[in-house]
Amino acid sequence: MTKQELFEQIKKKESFLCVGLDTDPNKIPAHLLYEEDPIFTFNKEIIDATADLCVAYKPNTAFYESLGIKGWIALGKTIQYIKTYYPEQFIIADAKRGDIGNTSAMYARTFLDDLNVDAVTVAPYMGEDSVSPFLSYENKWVILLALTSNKGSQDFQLFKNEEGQHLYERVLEKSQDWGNDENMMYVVGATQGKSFEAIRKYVPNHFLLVPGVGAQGGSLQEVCKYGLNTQCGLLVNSSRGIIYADNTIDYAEGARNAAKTLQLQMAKELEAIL
Ligand SMILES: O=c1ccn([C@@H]2O[C@H](COP(=O)(O)O)[C@@H](O)[C@H]2O)c(=O)[nH]1
Repeated sequence: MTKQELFEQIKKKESFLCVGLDTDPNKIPAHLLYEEDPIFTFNKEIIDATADLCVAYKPNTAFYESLGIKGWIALGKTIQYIKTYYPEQFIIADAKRGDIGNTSAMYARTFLDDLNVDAVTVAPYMGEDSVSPFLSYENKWVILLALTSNKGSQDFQLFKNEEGQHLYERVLEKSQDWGNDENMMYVVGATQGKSFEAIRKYVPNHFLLVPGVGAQGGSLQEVCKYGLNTQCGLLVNSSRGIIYADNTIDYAEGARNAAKTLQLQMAKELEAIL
């Protein structure tokens, strides 16, 4: 999917919501455990209930990989389901990969060719040759970790060099030699509030994938105040806050209500740029 196509979806749906499919067998309603593939059944219901309110889905691959072969099958079926019934959706494999070049090439093939998602999250720590294999796929995206939502982001990402530049700022700056705003996005946590102002100085036109609203307490309003650009430039993710909003038999309706609440707030924020 191109940047313009993503922006068209955002305008059409008045939403820049990404629903996180972090599906944990210990958290889904108990009656589903009798299904042949409980994870896929859960995801399918969540997707059907939210697809008109969001522009992206982000399965975090850890939740699937931890289940072995059954998890990979559920992940593959989930991606295929979205692509078949909701082809307008942007699909992100949140896998946080990155290794020496030939290994990264295999990760890239796994996610961007075999699973055929639109984007994969990549850790920048190993540098250019670990990221570039992911950039060789047409109309696909790398989403590079920049300033993450967790407390540990302070350990390395906020380290300052002698010129006073944070390590995450160096990531934003240097990675622009590798890709551009048509094939690269950055992860910035919603919990990082005002830092979006500094980030936009480095990457005014790039899309940012923003996890951390909902369960992690980040503020959508603050993210929008400092992070919105003329083409929206934000995909805001919520996982637990949506998919586990209700753990009864009515879980899909609960997820829809939680997604609708965020979508309405997003529609308001978009008024400033549309
Ligand atoms: O900085 C980061 C990078 C990735 N994540 C991932 O996003 C979701 C957030 O889930 P919630 O339930 O909405 O908190 C999850 O998959 C994380 O691994 C992040 O939170 N922060």
